[in-house]
Amino acid sequence: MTRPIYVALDTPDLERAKAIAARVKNHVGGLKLGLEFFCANGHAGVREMAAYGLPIFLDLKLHDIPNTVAKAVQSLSPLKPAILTIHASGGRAMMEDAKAAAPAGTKVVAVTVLTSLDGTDLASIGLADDPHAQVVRLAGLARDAGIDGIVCSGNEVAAARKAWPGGFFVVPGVRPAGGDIGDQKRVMTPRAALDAGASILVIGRPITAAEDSDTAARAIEATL
Ligand SMILES: O=c1ccn([C@@H]2O[C@H](COP(=O)(O)O)[C@@H](O)[C@H]2O)c(=O)[nH]1
Repeated sequence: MTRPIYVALDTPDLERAKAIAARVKNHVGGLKLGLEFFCANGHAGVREMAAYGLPIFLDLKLHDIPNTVAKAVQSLSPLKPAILTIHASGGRAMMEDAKAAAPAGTKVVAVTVLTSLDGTDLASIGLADDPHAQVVRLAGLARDAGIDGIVCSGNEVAAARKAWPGGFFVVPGVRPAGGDIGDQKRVMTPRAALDAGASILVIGRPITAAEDSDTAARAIEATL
């Protein structure tokens, strides 16, 4: 069975990331390593985490001019991540060039609107104050650029999937019912996000900040 949960190992501490991975590896489908982990541990750290035998999701959210992003993707290629993120707001050419530079087997997915932002935040950066419309717009751009999918919240995934039935939909901002949302603003429960059309769920603190990450991962898995 393919497990839908990718655990976000947001720590600069390699030993801590390894300890959590060892605890939860039988209840998750993959390990997500982001900027906090990568800036501290680089390629060598990613290779150590790959030794757990789970797919690696490199969530580096690349966002720059097309040439720079393509060269960064080339530099990451030896790691052969299962999933790699870029930002959809970098534009179509950037997404096309990122996909062209990625190794076969790596899904390139584009972040649409960060799940930590709401309508007020979008308005403050000069966008229409409607995350839903912005996600659907960027999903269409990502689809047309030929990449593999997008990152969005559970609130938008059904509409985005309608616009792109064959897309791969990564959903963070996932919280068990009643869980602390922290800095996230657009959240959904794991079950509801899967029902809405998520391909995979990204879950960090509800597992990693729990007293026992293994028990927390099992409890979330039991709701799916
Ligand atoms: O829009 C986005 C894109 C990426 N993320 C990442 O997902 C995890 C979520 O962690 P939690 O502790 O479950 O909140 C984190 O690594 C983010 O960088 C996101 O939250 N929203």
